[in-house]
Amino acid sequence: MKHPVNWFNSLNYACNGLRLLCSERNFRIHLLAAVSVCILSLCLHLSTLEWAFIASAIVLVLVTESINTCIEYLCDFITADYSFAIKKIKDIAAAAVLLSTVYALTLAFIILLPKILYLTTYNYEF
Ligand SMILES: Nc1ncnc2c1ncn2[C@@H]1O[C@H](COP(=O)(O)OP(=O)(O)OP(=O)(O)O)[C@@H](O)[C@H]1O
Repeated sequence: MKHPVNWFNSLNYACNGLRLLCSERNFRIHLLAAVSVCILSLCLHLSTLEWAFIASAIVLVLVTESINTCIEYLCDFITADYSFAIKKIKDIAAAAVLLSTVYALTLAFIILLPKILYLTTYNYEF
């Protein structure tokens, strides 16, 4: 069994990782978008299932952005010189962020947009 002190150390390292991520511009942009979507979703009174989809999309984007940042750091640690292998690795990591962002935008169009259109068309209050 793992010693509780080790568990607290691991948690502390993970929290430090979160602090490092929050100092990254791209991560902060994704975080701001996530908070905005959560506020909008609260206003739109989503169902439990709709919340589950929106929350999973938000987490997916933040996790892929975290892994992308980690890969960028690793690549920059390996070499500062131009390398075709590094270009491939970084571009593929960036593609993972793009894919998760497209998934999140698709869900936003399917779940949030119809509710916004309904409310604006019928002039209902939030
Ligand atoms: N050492 C390298 N060798 C070859 N291509 C590189 C190298 N470093 C970066 N690139 C290219 O430049 C692109 C941008 O890399 P960079 O590390 O600046 O990430 P970024 O997407 O701008 O992220 P951030 O804004 O967080 O810095 C990469 O996707 C890759 O195509």
